[in-house]
Amino acid sequence: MQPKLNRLLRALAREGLEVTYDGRLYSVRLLGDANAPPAEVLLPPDLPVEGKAFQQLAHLAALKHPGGGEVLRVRATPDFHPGDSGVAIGSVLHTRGLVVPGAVGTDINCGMRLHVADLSVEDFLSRRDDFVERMKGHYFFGTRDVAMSSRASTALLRDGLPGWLLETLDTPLGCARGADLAQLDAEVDRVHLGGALHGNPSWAPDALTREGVVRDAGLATIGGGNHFVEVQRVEAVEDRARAWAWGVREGQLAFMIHSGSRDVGKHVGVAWRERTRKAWPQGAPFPESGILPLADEALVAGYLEAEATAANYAFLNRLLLAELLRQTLRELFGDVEAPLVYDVPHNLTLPYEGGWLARKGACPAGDGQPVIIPGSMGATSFLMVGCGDARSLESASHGAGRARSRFSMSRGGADHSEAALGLSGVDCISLRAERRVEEAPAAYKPIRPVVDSQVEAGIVREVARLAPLLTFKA
Ligand SMILES: Nc1nc2c(ncn2[C@@H]2O[C@H](COP(=O)(O)OP(=O)(O)OP(=O)(O)O)[C@@H](O)[C@H]2O)c(=O)[nH]1
Ligand SMILES: [Mn+2]
Ligand SMILES: [Mn+2]
Repeated sequence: MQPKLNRLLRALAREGLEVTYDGRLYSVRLLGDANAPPAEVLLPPDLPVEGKAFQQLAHLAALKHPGGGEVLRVRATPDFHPGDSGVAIGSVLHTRGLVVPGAVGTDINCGMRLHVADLSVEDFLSRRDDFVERMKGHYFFGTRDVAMSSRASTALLRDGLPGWLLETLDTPLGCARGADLAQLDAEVDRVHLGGALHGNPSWAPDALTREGVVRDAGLATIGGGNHFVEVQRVEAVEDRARAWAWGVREGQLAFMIHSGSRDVGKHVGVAWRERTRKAWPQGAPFPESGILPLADEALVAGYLEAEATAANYAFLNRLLLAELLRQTLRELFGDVEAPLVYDVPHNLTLPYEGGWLARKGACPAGDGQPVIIPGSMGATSFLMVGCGDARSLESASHGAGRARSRFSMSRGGADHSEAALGLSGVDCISLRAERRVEEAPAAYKPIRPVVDSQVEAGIVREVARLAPLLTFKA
């Protein structure tokens, strides 16, 4: 191990990085930048180390703005890997006096939502084909109706789920018509932050606030790539008391939803990438990484409001994805309830210790909070509880982490056998055949060491394990 590690550290040094490792935590900085705050990565020895991700992290820690503000600390979760836009997935950034739109990216408030249902796997599988056909219609072919009044849409974007619900109680349209609004009302409190941030509809695409009925084709769709809706079985419960309190029991069916703010996040993210670039002080050199912070108070406030607007939309998107699922369960199995366990964002900027915490692909892990860590469509996923660990900036991994790029999975010459891809026994429902390959279990890191390292570090504790039954990927 030792010689291999020394070789690795020397190789990183040749790339301009100063790296130390204590067997668990890497500490990374740009060579010669003694003033940069620490960037730490929790990574057990048996997980791959990616030079590019280390580099992205060190650049994030070295960010400065001529107008002031500072990066206080950077931390990465063990699922971390290089990001396409210059910021590593799994980065958590603590700042004061500046915010970094690129440290959240365009899929604002991408997150994980978990429901459980008292329905046996046998009963469920006996109607698997019916279920799949109906859900394909809803998720892929637009057979659903998710209309809302422009008043509900405006209230949602401004005040989040509670605002949407208030308007929907008066004028239930579309999906909400068949919903148990009292149940939704009770559940909204369980969503992280109550599903509400302070937004402003003027940041959203016009189509969402135009007078009348809003029919948004993107709402309640999963989105491409690694987003998914998965049916799982609660395979084992480790923390019985907590699981019970959260309504989770062994043998139940579970539904895990991974989706974000769709076109609204894109709209906000792209607009603010441009604004942030334009706001960079004239004459000041561009940071080498291309990642630009905002320091001007009014611009920071404007960005956070725009981010919140998209975040509110993402909360509703996940709620409606779940609602369609619930309605279909009722159609097929009668009076089945599928209550919410939790809904948690992993791409978001939130206030933290007098400054801001931007998470990009990291799950909040405050003391007692539910933490949802998916594995892959062929591996265990985990329901955990946060320990509020300050050293990790109260953040856990949001998955196992991609180990191989989509391109490397799908290129010719790669071994595409079911066994090599880890696809044996996997039930993946998608309209695109290549998804099965790009998103195969072999594309992701092993989930066990990712989870164990975070338990050992005192970041999370295990509550329950979930085994995949079938997975929808757009
Ligand atoms: N249970 C389950 N988990 C999955 C599936 N696909 C991906 N995951 C996990 O979900 C985690 C989070 O997904 P993303 O945020 O989209 O993936 P990521 O690791 O950030 O990867 P990129 O964004 O593509 O770089 C991944 O790291 C995987 O561990 C799936 O089909 N089922
Ligand atoms: Mn995500
Ligand atoms: Mn992600």
